Amino acid sequence: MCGNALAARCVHLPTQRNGRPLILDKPRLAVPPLVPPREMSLFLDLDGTLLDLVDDPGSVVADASLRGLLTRVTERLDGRVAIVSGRSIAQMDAILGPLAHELAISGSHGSEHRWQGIAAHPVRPPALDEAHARLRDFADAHAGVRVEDKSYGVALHYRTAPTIEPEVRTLAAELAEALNLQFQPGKMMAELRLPGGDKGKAVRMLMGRAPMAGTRPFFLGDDDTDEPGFVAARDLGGAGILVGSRTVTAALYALPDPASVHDWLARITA
Ligand SMILES: O=P(O)(O)OC[C@H]1O[C@H](O[C@H]2O[C@H](CO)[C@@H](O)[C@H](O)[C@H]2O)[C@H](O)[C@@H](O)[C@@H]1O
Repeated sequence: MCGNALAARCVHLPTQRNGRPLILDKPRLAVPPLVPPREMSLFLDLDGTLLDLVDDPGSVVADASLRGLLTRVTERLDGRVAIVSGRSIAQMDAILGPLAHELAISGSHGSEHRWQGIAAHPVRPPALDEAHARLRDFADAHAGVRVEDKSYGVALHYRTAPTIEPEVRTLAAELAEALNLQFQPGKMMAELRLPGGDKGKAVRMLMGRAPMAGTRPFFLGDDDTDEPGFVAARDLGGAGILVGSRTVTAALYALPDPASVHDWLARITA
């Protein structure tokens, strides 16, 4: 039945095949509409959304073209642009350069924030040091596994050793339980992080303040950690825009990849 709040994604599809329920492996989401810039605020995830995923998370840098695009979008939206990432703010400063100080920045999965000269940084849990040591031991014993140390988290990456995923996830879940940290699964990575923050909370906080208050939030992201951002955007009159495909998502629209995100952003500035 079409006619609810999710009508934008409602299409009439067959629900049975050979008398059995048909399970679709991908949601069929529409391309996002072009909302008048004066009505919108933008919340942008970094890895997998603005930037293509690569093997080494430490090698990621926004090139001049992306920095220029983000500058133009920010001008067009009178400053209503935030980067909301699982990266730490320190990492985003390195990836984005001076531009990071012109944008609203929410890092570490909604745990730390910086905007208009005001910064909010929680206390780093000492348990992260123990988590780091345990993950480092694991990485040293398994080829192709990398450790990423962040302000409020530590992650194991296995993009070049994908068959090790079950072992990594089991270890991360056990350590999270033992050390009172949050297990954050990601794409080819598992992270232990400061509990409590999420990207939805970041969206709600920023949308409560000028200049974003009173506009419609649109959140672009590709990963588990972006789902609370999609929910918050939808609740506040905007929408989540999934980058790529997922079986279950709160996003109402989709774009296939970072290149199409860049094209969509460029159309906003036109
Ligand atoms: O919230 P995001 O901005 O999407 O950050 C999520 C995580 O992204 C990074 O990991 C991912 O990108 C890496 C570089 O392309 C890739 O190697 C890895 O497989 C991906 O999971 C980042 O390293 C993490 O800290 C972020 O939490």
